Amino acid sequence: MSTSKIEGVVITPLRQIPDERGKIMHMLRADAPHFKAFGEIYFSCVNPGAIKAWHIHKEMTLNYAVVWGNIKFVLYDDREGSPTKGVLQELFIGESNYCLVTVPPFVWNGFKGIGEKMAIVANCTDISHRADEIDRMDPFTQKIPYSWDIKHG
Ligand SMILES: Cc1cn([C@H]2C[C@H](O)[C@@H](COP(=O)(O)OP(=O)(O)O[C@H]3O[C@H](C)C(=O)[C@H](O)[C@H]3O)O2)c(=O)[nH]c1=O
Repeated sequence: MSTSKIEGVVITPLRQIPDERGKIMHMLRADAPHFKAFGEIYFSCVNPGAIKAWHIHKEMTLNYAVVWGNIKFVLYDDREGSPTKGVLQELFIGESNYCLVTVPPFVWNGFKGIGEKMAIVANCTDISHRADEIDRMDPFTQKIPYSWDIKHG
């Protein structure tokens, strides 16, 4: 079953199939309902505590699966006319919660490595990487009401 909070963001649990040799980790199939097209797959590696944010893609749909380690993945909807404009969505994904997160264009997003090892974020996209279709903001900008700090409680 898939879930979403920000309009257009789809979270699809992914299967892991372990056996004594290791495991298979599913990611994305051409017959999945959220598959659009194949453009490129790349891997963004993030160290524990490092923040890679904020960015939006103006054309690319992202398909993130964290195949090693864990991240805090945060999304912010600032799209004019969106029914979820102003909504922040915080996800903890990776080995502890193995899933695919599909992010449509124009949703701000970023992530922080958590835990004690580098996390590997696979991004299987519908277009090839192009720097000119990405906008970026500082992770600590006041324009997005979010603190990256760990929340003790
Ligand atoms: C993705 C990519 C990057 N680069 C160059 C551009 C920069 O000089 C350097 C680091 O790129 P960037 O700062 O964009 O890396 P991340 O912050 O890990 O972000 C990348 O991976 C996350 C998951 C995103 O979704 C971003 O859209 C994607 O840009 O690699 C390339 O030359 N080709 C590429 O395909």
